[in-house]
Formats: sequence, structure tokens, C-alpha cells
Amino acid sequence: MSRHLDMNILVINSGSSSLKYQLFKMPEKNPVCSGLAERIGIEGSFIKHTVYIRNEKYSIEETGFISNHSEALKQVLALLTQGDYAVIASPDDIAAVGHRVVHGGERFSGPTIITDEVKHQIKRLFSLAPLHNPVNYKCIEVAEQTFVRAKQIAVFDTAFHQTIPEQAYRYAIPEWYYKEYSIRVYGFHGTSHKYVSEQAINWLDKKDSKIISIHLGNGCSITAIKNGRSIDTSMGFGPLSGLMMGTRSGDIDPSVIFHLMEHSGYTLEQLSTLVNKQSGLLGVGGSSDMRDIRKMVNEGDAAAALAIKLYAYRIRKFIGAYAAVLNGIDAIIFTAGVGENDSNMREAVCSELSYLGIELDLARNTGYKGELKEINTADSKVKILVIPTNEEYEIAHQCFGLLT
Ligand SMILES: Nc1ncnc2c1ncn2[C@@H]1O[C@H](COP(=O)(O)OP(=O)(O)O)[C@@H](O)[C@H]1O
Ligand SMILES: CC(=O)OP(=O)(O)O
Ligand SMILES: [Mg+2]
Repeated sequence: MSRHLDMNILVINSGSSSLKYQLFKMPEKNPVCSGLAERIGIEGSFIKHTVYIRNEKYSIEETGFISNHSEALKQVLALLTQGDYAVIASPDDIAAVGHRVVHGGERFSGPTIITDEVKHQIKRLFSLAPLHNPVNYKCIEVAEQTFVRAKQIAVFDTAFHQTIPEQAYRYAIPEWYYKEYSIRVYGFHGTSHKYVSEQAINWLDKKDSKIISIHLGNGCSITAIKNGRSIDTSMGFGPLSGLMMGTRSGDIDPSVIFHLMEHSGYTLEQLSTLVNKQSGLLGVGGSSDMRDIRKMVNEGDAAAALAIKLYAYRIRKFIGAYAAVLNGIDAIIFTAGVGENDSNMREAVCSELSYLGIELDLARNTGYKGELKEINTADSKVKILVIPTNEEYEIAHQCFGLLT
């Protein structure tokens, strides 16, 4: 199946629990191949690799525990270059590798060629995005060693949120902390919020648009988007605040941290582990994976049922807040692993939002086929859209723009 291609851009999207990749022959939107390594670091890891030839797709799945992202990436590279499902003859066939990098601080507002200095900046931000930047950095190093002739390009999750106004990005602490330590809201999942909101704007065919984009993956965030620009978002200084997530707590009163430090002798590292890795769905319900939680709920598990309630409640609360921030809503978007696939979660979120003009059509809420779908009733004032995110295509598109 091996074939030679020219302007190939390989995109690596390392999330907190998964590694996704797609290879594009730009400017074509359809990928040459795509894949996903899931449940990295937890039981039941697997890699699914799919090759697209004309209108057919051919997939293989490899199972076996994958302990970390660099191991996952090495397996991916073997799939790309060896065996029946290989799509490139040699690593030199890749012109550029686009890397999703989660935290770019205030410095990066667009795609950036990775130099030693850029790597230094990514490293400096490790402590602010501990589940992501170290993994993103590792993937850059593995890619540099493998694709020695390719340009390595970073596309930052924070870039889309650089339009957030001061009243939303500043915390109510003395300015000195902003000036000296750059403490402010940065916001994350920007590539995803940008991509899905652009699809929604096309769908609405409306010049002035007020959109709430809800990204529910392992990490979760919600963004208020006015006329295509992010004006507020639930994640802040790091990808920890806001919604409840797979293993992250989302919003938590900082007094809880002070209390645990003072009375239980927790170290900084233990506290970071608690709110980043032991909380969210995992901490409340017993698994970080929504599919497991759903199974547990079906088996009558009360903790898993509570986890779902908390998760949906927090999203509803933010929709209310962002309706106020935007002074109205034209559309809400559900995207990413949970947002796209979990119709029960969409139902739980949309229930009791009719005062905002959000009316879900239960029949349309099912049978999602991986394409943009409108799931509101005909009378609903607000469109409810399920839109598959495609961070990889967005990254390839931005890399292509930078190179050409
Ligand atoms: N069919 C499904 N029903 C419910 N949840 C799902 C389904 N498919 C995937 N998910 C959930 O999506 C989440 C992962 O989303 P994803 O966007 O891939 O995460 P990330 O990119 O942050 O690693 C997991 O919690 C997983 O359980
Ligand atoms: C920023 C973030 O939380 O990313 P992910 O959802 O991929 O973990
Ligand atoms: Mg993700």
C-alpha cells in the first residue's frame, strides 16, 4: 500500500489520555491516514490506524498496554512506514510535522516554527500544563529525531483565546502578579473551539453570531465566541479550571487547597496530583472514561451517577453565564469525545434550559454519524449543533498557511 506523496503534513495531537494523528497531502482536506492511540496509561490501551484510498477506508487495531505518549508515538511511526498499512516509504517523505502544544503563554498567537528557543518556552510552561506540555515536548523530540528533514511546527491551544478582553482575562489580584508572573486567563482547546465555531458560523449563515462552544473530551472547556472571536473561556491560567473533566476537578475554591496544606500536611505535588489526576469523573465516579462511567451507572453504581450529575450541572451553569456574557445565544456546539458521542449527556445538559430558548429534539439527538448535525427542535430559538472537532486538520491548515 506504500505510495509516494509530496507536500505531506503529519499532525500529532497529544491530549492528556490519547494521541491522535493524521497525515494530510495538503491542501486536500481528506487525510491520507489517521489514527488514534487511546486509554494511554490505563488498562485497555489500543491503537487504531486507518488508511484512506479513494472512497474506501482500511483499518487495523493493535492492542496491548501503552504506558506513555512517546511509546504510543513510536508505534504510530512504525505503522506509517512499515507493513501493509504503511503510507510513506521513508520519514523524509514528510515535509512538516504539526504539533498540538497546549500552553503557549502570552507569547504565541499563531503557528510557530519550532526552534530551540520555542522549545525552551514550551518547557518553561510545564508546570502550568503538567498533563500536556511535557508530553507535547516529548513528542516534538521524538519527531525531530525521526523526521530529521521536516519542519517542526507548533500550534498552540492558547492562540485562539488571545482575543479575550482584559475584563475576562485578568484575575482580581494585584496587577504586579500579571506583570511579574504573567498570571492571567489563557484558555485552552483553542484550535478545537476555533474549528467548530467556524463550521457553526458557516452553518448559521449569519454575520453577527453568538456561539457557545462546549468541548467535552478528557479535558473539558466551554468558550463564548462573538463574531468568530473568543471572548471568554472556562479554563484559565492552566487547563484546570471550569468544567469537571476526566481526572481534573475544574473550578474549586482555593481555600480547599490552603486547608489541605495547613491541616493535612499535603505537599504541593500531592495537591497538584489530587486536582489534576485524581479528581473529576475518576475522583467522584471511579473512572476517568465516560464510557466506563455510563456502564457503571447502568449497573446501578451511585457514585458514577453522581459524577454524571455534577458534570452536566457544571456545564449548564456555564451556559447560563456565557448567555449573559454574550447577551444572547444563536447556537451551542457539542464537540469532542463526550460531546459528540454521549447523547445522554447532551440531553442532561439541555434539559431545563428552555428559558434560554434551548430546546433539544430527543429524536434528532440520536444517530449521530460523525458529521455536523442540528439536534434542536424546529421551534428552538437556539440551534444545538453536534460538530466533530478536527484539531488535526485545523493544525495542518495553519501549518500549510505558514509554509506557503
Ligand atoms: N461513545 C461514547 N460515549 C460516551 N463517551 C465517549 C464515547 N466515545 C468516547 N467517549 C469519551 O470521550 C472522552 C475522550 O475524549 P477525547 O476528545 O478523545 O479526549 P482527549 O482528546 O482529551 O484525550 C473519554 O471520556 C471517552 O470515554
Ligand atoms: C487542554 C486539554 O485539556 O486538552 P485535552 O482535552 O486533550 O486533555
Ligand atoms: Mg483532545
